[in-house]
Amino acid sequence: MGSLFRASKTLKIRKYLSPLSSINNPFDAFGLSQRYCSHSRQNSKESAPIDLSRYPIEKIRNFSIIAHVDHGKSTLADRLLELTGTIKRGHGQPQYLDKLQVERERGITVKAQTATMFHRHKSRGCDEPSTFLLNLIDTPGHVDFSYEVSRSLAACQGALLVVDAAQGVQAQTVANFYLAFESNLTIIPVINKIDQPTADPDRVKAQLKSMFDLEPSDALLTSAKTGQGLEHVLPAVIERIPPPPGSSGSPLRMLLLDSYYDEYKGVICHVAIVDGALRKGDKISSAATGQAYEILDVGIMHPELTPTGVLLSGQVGYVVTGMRSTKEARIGDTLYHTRTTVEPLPGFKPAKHMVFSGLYPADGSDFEALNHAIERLTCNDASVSITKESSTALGLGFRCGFLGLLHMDVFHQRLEQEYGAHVISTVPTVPYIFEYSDGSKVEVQNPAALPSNPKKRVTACWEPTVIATIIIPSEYVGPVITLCSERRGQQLEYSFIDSQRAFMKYRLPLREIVVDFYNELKSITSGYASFDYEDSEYQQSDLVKLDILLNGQPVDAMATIVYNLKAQRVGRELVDKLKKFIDRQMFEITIQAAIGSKVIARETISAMRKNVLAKCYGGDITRKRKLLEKQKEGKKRMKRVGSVDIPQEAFHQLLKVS
Ligand SMILES: Nc1nc2c(ncn2[C@@H]2O[C@H](COP(=O)(O)OP(=O)(O)OP(=O)(O)O)[C@@H](O)[C@H]2O)c(=O)[nH]1
Repeated sequence: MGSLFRASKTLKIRKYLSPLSSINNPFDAFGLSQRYCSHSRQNSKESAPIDLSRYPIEKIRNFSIIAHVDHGKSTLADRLLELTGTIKRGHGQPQYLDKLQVERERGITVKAQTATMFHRHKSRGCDEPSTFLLNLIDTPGHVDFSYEVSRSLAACQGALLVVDAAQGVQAQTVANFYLAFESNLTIIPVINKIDQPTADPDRVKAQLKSMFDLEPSDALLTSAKTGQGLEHVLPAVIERIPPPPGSSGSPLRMLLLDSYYDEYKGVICHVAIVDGALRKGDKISSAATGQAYEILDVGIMHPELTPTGVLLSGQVGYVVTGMRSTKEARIGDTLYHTRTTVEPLPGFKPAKHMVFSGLYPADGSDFEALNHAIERLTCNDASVSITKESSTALGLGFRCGFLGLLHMDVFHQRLEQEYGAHVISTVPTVPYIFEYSDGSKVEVQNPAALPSNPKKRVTACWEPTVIATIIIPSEYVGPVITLCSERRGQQLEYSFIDSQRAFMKYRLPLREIVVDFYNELKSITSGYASFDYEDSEYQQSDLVKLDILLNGQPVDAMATIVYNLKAQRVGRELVDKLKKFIDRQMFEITIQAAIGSKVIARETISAMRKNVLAKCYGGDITRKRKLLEKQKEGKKRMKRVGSVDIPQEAFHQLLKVS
């Protein structure tokens, strides 16, 4: 089975493996690859399996690469893997060739990648160099996937904090720094892209000192593109990052980091061995479910699955246990030897769903096909929540919870591109809390679930907020403050990173940023703003349910919950958008936005008789047939509410109204 994340993982790893010999290898110029490759040559396919007992805990380093989006994490990871001979040299720049369409189009990484490498290093005070086992975890940069970052960090003792030498510290640099700092990781600042003409490493060093108290002399200067400075990265990892804690003599405790489904092997779990040792054939149990399994295969990602028969304390690798579904593999679970008693590890906070949306088949009869596609796609993505729901307008469908809007978009795109599913998604909503007159409180993930006249029963409502970090060149401060106040933001902090860049923190209602905030922010700052957010508490708010009615009939899938003072504007925008995208039909259509029984906006589409065959003048029967087919295909994508046909595009357009 494939899935959003599984496939990206496979392709990312294929990316590591694909030799494109025509590309220049930056390391050849420095002779680095010859000097630093250590183990992999010895462990080519023909050689004996890797003997992990040669790597006691003091010879292991687990580290992550964290950065703002596009500062060069994946490129640096590739280079380190090349440098250690873990992947073939010279596969070079066209890294998007092997990626999924969705990743190519968006140029993003959505899933943390793990790879084990081996590196020879002469430690201070030692006469002879020795080989170290290094586990590198590359992480996604986009804010929606910071859950992935925090999970990856749980298996690490250190992190390379990569900062673009020209762009300097950005919003996700700040967010990722604090994730690593709070996890007590050793942080090695890496100022990357020093080959760029606009690079200003000294300015970035000063920013790192003023914002994070990182010593300028500790920063490594690199270009993942030209190879400059890369020879200092792995020695710094070995010298500065401590080996993992844990004891090989204690009973086994391993942390389940991630899982995905492989068609041939079944569920593959990524694990970190915190204590003890694990061998093929061992019987293990899950602390979360109590379920017992046998270890059918165990090994490391080097960077493909490489069986080793054993994993020892401090090591990160994979296990195959015969689990039939990834639902059995609870991320953050502690696995231990059956018949031993251990204290479960702290695990992770469950993924928090920030945005909910309904997903419906564009053609109602396709429910089973959509069900199948969603099942396959979610098989490996523990971060999407799915429950079945039904709508009067759209029939049977699903309510899905996502980590953010990008996560939602990627999911839709994958459903369409990979499973050919045509879906209609409803306006994204955030989880509001409503209190009713009987004192009960409910979390509302679907606006349609609220009674249309909420004032009658609702006594109070709360909405989720986020703490947003925004970094911008100083000249854009004014427009950004205006945008944030329009979005009901409350300024918490305003300072300057250096003479050119301002740093702001705002509390904003989540509802205000899920739709179009980032695009707007980019557009008013000519693309220079960087933005990140973390979820915060709920705040009491004045919210109302806004209904959309077509010819007097409410369309449940178009209902939305809005801030009362904005209801008038949102209602007007929704009605205008619908007027634009609903075709004229053989009768007049009225479109209304209403709060309870009060209509706040209204438009009419006048009647028109549309006859597709009228376009055919002669008796060309094939042309007639083609047109009829096209019309039928178009109809399939329509939803009928009462007698009104609504094209899919109308639903898509509603997503953009904030
Ligand atoms: N000039 C220059 N470009 C670089 C360097 N390192 C990376 N790049 C380019 O910067 C762009 C982003 O690099 P990635 O490695 O994909 O960045 P990332 O941080 O992994 O991005 P996400 O995974 O999407 O968060 C790519 O076009 C790289 O080729 C460098 O040292 N110098």
